[in-house]
Amino acid sequence: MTADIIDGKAFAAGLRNKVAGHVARLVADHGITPGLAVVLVGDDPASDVYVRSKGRMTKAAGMLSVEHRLPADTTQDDLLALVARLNADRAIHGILVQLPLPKGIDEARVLATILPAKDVDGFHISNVGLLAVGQRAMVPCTPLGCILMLREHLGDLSGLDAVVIGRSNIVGKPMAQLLLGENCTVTLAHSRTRDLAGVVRRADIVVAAVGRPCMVTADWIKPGATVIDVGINRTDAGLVGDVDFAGVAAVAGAITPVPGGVGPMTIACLLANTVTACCRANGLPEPMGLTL
Ligand SMILES: NC(=O)C1=CN([C@@H]2O[C@H](COP(=O)(O)OP(=O)(O)OC[C@H]3O[C@@H](n4cnc5c(N)ncnc54)[C@H](OP(=O)(O)O)[C@@H]3O)[C@@H](O)[C@H]2O)C=CC1
Ligand SMILES: Nc1nc(=O)c2c([nH]1)NC[C@@H]1CN(c3ccc(C(=O)N[C@@H](CCC(=O)O)C(=O)O)cc3)C=[N+]21
Repeated sequence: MTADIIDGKAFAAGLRNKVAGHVARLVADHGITPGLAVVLVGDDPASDVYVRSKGRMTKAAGMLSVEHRLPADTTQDDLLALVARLNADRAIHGILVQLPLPKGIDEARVLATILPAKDVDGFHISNVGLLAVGQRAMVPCTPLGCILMLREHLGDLSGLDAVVIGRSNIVGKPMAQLLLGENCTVTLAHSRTRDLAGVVRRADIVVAAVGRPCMVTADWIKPGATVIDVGINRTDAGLVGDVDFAGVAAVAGAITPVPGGVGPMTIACLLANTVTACCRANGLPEPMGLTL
């Protein structure tokens, strides 16, 4: 069997196109331009790449893109003051503070300071809590992108066995919540999971979000399973995911590539969340229907 390749890049381009259409209508009918502010502290080269590409795509969708680049030695108070200014800025509908933050800055404190209504990452505890009780407000972009691809590929996910590897607040945990919301039977695996290979072998859906190159191999995969590779690992062989793509593609029913899978969907969902936040802020109907 050779797996279908789930083309996240193409899917994301379609989503950004829809976003651009909604933005054009907001501008034409209401004179409102959705605005996204991205804050990057320090000069991590990988973060720099994401922030640039977010800015480029935000502008390409017709939205306002504002970048704040702060030096690595920025104090927590200065960062909190910037977030407070963005909270109060009526031209800004979405705020993203790029993670990880330099040591010495309390990440939880910063995330808690972003207004939940502008929290397009979905990391504020009120958005996390709403997701947990099934009242989805702002849904984290990476898991949202994964769900959209899964629905597109599989249709109804009800009753499927899903295994998520990795339990971070930004990917694994919200991914598990969303899969549960889709009526999957969800297992959340992590570094202390016993017999990870055996657990993964039961899954109809595997989501790998670990950060270990090519960890998931073909012998872990039930034939025909759908495999979503969230991992982004820079190696001598280039950018690779957490899944051994060539091996797993011979067994799985469908698989997302790296690059060109989850990554582009994450950015497209960020733009969609910003449009949603903008519509809510202005009492307008939500065109995207993408916060699930
Ligand atoms: N494509 C995209 O848009 C995005 C990609 N990423 C990528 O996804 C990956 C994960 O990111 P993130 O969630 O932030 O990572 P974290 O480092 O925060 O979390 C990694 C998780 O993997 C688990 N883990 C580590 N080693 C093992 C192991 N040997 N077996 C099983 N589980 C293990 C950890 O378990 P424990 O909790 O027990 O320590 C932890 O829960 C990274 O490669 C990152 O670059 C991240 C965000 C967006
Ligand atoms: N507050 C916050 N929100 C985030 O959403 C967030 C973050 N911090 N910190 C870092 C991670 C990582 N992340 C990615 C986004 C896009 C690609 C992406 O577009 N990847 C391309 C390749 C890009 C390349 O070549 O490096 C692809 O997979 O095809 C990857 C990773 C968002 N994150």
